[in-house]
Amino acid sequence: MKELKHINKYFYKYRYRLLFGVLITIFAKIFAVFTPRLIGKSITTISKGFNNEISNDVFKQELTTHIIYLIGAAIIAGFFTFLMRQTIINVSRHIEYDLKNEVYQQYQRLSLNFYKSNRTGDLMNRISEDVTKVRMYTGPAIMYTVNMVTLFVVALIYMISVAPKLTLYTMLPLPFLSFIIYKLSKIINKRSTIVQQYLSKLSSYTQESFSGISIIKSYGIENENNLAFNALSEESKQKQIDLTKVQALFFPSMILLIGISNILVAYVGGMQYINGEIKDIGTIAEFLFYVNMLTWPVATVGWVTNLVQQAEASQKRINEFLKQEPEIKNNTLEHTKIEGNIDFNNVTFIYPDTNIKALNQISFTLKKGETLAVLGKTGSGKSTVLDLIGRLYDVQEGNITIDGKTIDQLNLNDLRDSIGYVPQDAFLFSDTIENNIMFGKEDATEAEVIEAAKNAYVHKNIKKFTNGYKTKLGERGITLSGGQKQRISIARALIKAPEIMLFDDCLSAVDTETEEKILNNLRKASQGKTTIIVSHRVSSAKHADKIIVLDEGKIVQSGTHENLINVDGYYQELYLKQLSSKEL
Ligand SMILES: Nc1ncnc2c1ncn2[C@@H]1O[C@H](COP(=O)(O)OP(=O)(O)OP(=O)(O)O)[C@@H](O)[C@H]1O
Repeated sequence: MKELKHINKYFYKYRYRLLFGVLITIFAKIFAVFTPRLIGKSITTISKGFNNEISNDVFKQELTTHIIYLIGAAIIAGFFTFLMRQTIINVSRHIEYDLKNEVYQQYQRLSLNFYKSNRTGDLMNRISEDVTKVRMYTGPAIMYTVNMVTLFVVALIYMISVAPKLTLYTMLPLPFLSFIIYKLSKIINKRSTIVQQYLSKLSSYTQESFSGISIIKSYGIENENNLAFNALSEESKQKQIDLTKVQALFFPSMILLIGISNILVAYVGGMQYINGEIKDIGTIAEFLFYVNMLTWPVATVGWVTNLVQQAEASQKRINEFLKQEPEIKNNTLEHTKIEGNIDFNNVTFIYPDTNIKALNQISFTLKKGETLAVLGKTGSGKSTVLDLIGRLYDVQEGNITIDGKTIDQLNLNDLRDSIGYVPQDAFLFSDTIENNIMFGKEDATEAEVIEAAKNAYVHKNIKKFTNGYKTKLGERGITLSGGQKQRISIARALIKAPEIMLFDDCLSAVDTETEEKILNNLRKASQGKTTIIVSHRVSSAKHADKIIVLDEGKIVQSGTHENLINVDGYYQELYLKQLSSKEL
C-alpha cells in the first residue's frame, strides 16, 4: 500500500463526498438486511396461519404489514444503493481525471531525454491503463469493502442473536469461497494482461501496416504481411482461449459454494427446528436469504484484494514517472526581455544517450538582427547548435550566452517565447491549416495568418484548397506535399515574430526558385531579428551576414559568402557543384 499513499491527497480532496458515500452505503445495507427478516416473519405467519395458531384476521393483518414493510425496505435500500454508486463511483471518476491530468502535466514538464529513454507505448499505457487500474482502487474497491463490512456487521449481529449455531454453519463455506475467488481472479488478471499485450501488438502492427501501406504495395509484400498478421492473430486467439478457460470457472465455483451453503443451512436449520432449538420455521428461510446475500460480498474480498494489488503495481509505475525531475529546469522566475545577441563560447556537447560528441569547441558571435548560416555534411552537428539555443539540452562544456547572460540563467519560458523554430521534419497537427499556423500565436487575426502564409510563400497553395485556411490536415484530412508542410511550418514561426528565428534545413523540399522567393520574404520579415539558417544549399546561405561550416562537430570554415567561395574548402566545392547543376 506504500505506493498508493500518493492517492491519499485525492481522498482528502474529495473527503466530504467520500464520507457521504460511506454513510449512504451503511444505510443501504441496514435496509437491505430487513428483507430476509421480513420474509422470514412472513413465512412464520403463513405457517401459523396454516396450522390455525392465529385467527384469519390476525393472519391477514400480519402478512399485509410484513409485505408493505418489505416493499418499503426494498425501495429505500434500492434508493440508497443508487446514491452509493452515484457518490463513490463518481469520486473515483474525479480522481481518475485528476490523476490523468497530473501525469500529463508531468509529461509536459519533462525534458526531451525522458521521451528518448521511454517508449511511446509505455507513456500511453501509464496514462490510460495504469490510471484505470488505480481508479478501480479508488472506486469499486472502496465501495465493495464498505459494502461488505457493513453488511457483515449488520447481518451477523442479527443472525447471532436469532440462531448462533446456524450462523456458524452459514459462515463456514464463505472463507473458502473468498480464497477460491482470490486465486481465480489472480489467474484471470495475469491472463488478461497477456491478452491486452497481444491486442496492443496487433493494433500497433495494423497501425504500422496502414501507415506504410504505400511501401507494402509498391514492394508487393501484401502476402508476407498477411502471413505475419495471421501468425500474430493466432497467438492472440490462443491467449484469449486460455483466459476464457479460467473465466468459465468463476461463476460455477461461486454457484457450487453457494449451493453447499444452502444445503448446510437447510439441513442444520431443519434439524434444529425439529429439535426445537429454532422456534420459527421462517428463520430457516431467513438464513437462506442471508447466505445468498453474504456470498457476493465475501466473493468480492478476493476480487478486491486483487484490485488493490494491481492498483499498487500500476501506481508504482506511475510514481516512477511522477518522481522524475526534468533535466532542463527553469532557474529563475525573473522575466528578462530578450534582444537576441547570441554567443557560443567553446561549446562542446555530447549526447548523453549515445555518447556522440556532436559539437566540439564551437565559438561564434551573432549580434541582434544578424543572420548566420550553418552548413556542413549530414551529422556534422548543425541541428544540435539550434537545439542548444532553445535549451532542449544543456551544454556540458563552454557556455552559450544570450544578451550576455548564460542561457541557463534566463527565464526558460521567456527564452522559448522569444524563439521561432522551424524543425527539419515539419510537424503539423491534425487540425485546420489556420490553427496550425496560429499555433505560433494563439490570438492572431485572420490578416496576420494570411500575411505569415504569404511570407512563407504558401498562401496561393492554401487558397486553391476548397476550404482554404479551414482545410483539415492529417488523418481524414488532406495530405500536403513535403514543401507545403515546410512552408506552413515556416508561417507558424513567422507569425510569432520572435527575436530569434531558427530554421533547420526547412527549405530542403522546395525548389530553388521558390526557395529564393521565400528567403527574400524572410529577409524582410526578419529585419532586426537574429536568424540562424541551417542548410545544405549555398543558395540559402549566400545572403547571410556570417557563414560557418561544421565538420564532425568542429567549425572548419567561417566567413561570408564572398570570402568562402574564394578559398579552397567545403563551401567552395558545394558552391561549384550547385552552380554547375543549376547551369545544367
Ligand atoms: N537526440 C540525439 N540523441 C543522440 N544523438 C544524436 C541526437 N541528435 C543527433 N545526434 C547525433 O549527433 C550528431 C550530430 O547530429 P545533428 O542532427 O546535429 O547533425 P546535422 O548536421 O543536423 O545532420 P543533418 O544534416 O543530417 O540534419 C549525429 O552523429 C547524430 O547521430
